[in-house]
Amino acid sequence: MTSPIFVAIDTPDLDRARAIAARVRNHVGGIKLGLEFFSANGRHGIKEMAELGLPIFLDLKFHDIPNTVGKAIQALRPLEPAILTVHAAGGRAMMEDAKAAAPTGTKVVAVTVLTSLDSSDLSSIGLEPNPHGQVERLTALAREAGLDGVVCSGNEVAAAKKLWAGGFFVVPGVRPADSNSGDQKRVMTPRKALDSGASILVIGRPITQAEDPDLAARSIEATL
Ligand SMILES: O=c1ccn([C@@H]2O[C@H](COP(=O)(O)O)[C@@H](O)[C@H]2O)c(=O)[nH]1
Repeated sequence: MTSPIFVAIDTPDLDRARAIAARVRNHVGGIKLGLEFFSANGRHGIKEMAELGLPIFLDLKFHDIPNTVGKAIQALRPLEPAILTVHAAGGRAMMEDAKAAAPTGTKVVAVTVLTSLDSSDLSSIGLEPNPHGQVERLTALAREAGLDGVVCSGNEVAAAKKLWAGGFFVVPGVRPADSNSGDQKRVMTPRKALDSGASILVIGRPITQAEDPDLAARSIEATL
């Protein structure tokens, strides 16, 4: 069975990214590359990482006017990523244009509420303090816009799935029981996140910053 773990390789260093991916490749289902890696290495870096043969999740979290997001995604079409992210807060028209611009085989998923935000952060930006309400509202909007799924924390995934049984649910903020949360505020263990309805688990630092990333990935896999 393919592993539900996508390892988040957040580094500007292409050689380091390649080395980590090569070490963990047998225990993960794909590689997630985000802003840090893309800003340093661009499309060339993504192509290099794709050479490893694992699905690529391109997590650029687009959030702009519909025309700009559509054109940016069109420019990425040759990379054919397995998964691509936009912010649901960009609105329905932006999500529709994002989906229309993406390659047919690419899942476009919308970030609902970042896992680094808690109730007081939400209040501070003028949103209702309970993340559940915001996740549910944006999940319904992403579904209406024709996207493939959403990104939310393990705490909200069951509620989101109730609204969208056929959706694809990406869960970051995943931490093994003994692991440091770092800047993540809404966290859950890998096993519990899967049991709650995650389609895939995004796990970065608990694997990439471990002394032995291969052992860390294997140990997490063993809990699933
Ligand atoms: O709400 C979100 C959306 C995306 N992310 C990304 O996932 C990884 C998590 O890395 P860790 O080291 O496991 O914390 C990272 O690349 C984020 O950009 C997220 O954390 N939360």
